[in-house]
Amino acid sequence: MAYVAKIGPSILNSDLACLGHECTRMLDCGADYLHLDVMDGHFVPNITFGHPVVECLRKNLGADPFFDMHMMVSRPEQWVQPMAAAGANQYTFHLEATTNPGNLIKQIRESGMKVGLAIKPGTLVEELAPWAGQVDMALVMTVEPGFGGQKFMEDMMPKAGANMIVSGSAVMKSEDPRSVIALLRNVCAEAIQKRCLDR
Ligand SMILES: O=C(CO)[C@H](O)[C@H](O)COP(=O)(O)O
Repeated sequence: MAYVAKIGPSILNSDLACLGHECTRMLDCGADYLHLDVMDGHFVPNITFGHPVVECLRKNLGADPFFDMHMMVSRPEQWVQPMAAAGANQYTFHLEATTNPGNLIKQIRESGMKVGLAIKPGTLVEELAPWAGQVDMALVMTVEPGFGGQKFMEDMMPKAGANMIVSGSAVMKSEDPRSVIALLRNVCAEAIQKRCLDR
């Protein structure tokens, strides 16, 4: 049995003036997917980019790379169709940002994207449970959403095991991103294996 962890670099702390190049650099260094942070200045005190940039990235990078859109926005319902049309593969919204997660999950599925469900550090992991059977990925945040390069909140570790890892600055700012990605993948795969064998 293979124990696999996927690594998705966050582009937040990359050179955003060269975003296409930065994404290609990560994929060439072994990234399994790209974690694209969308911020609207309301849900978080920061602004990044929206679906027009995603459309350009899709044209630039081709059909293959998997785009996971981390939607740190206050009205996630609003951007489902535009993100699907722009070429996003997965739409990860925040549980805290909607009053009707079930409806939003349905909307995302109907648009043809996979569904990700994120929680902020202050949200109990138990709140994910009712939706666990309906989503493709749960994102347990280990920093407050809004900025890259923050200190990792170790007290989030008991919340979940993980088989998809988002890392931004550590990968992007490394002189050897390939080794960092490989290290993250190996450490996580070993931890998953140990956890499975301990059960
Ligand atoms: O969601 C995010 C911030 O809201 C980032 O994607 C996440 O923090 C990863 O970046 P870094 O490793 O630089 O902290």
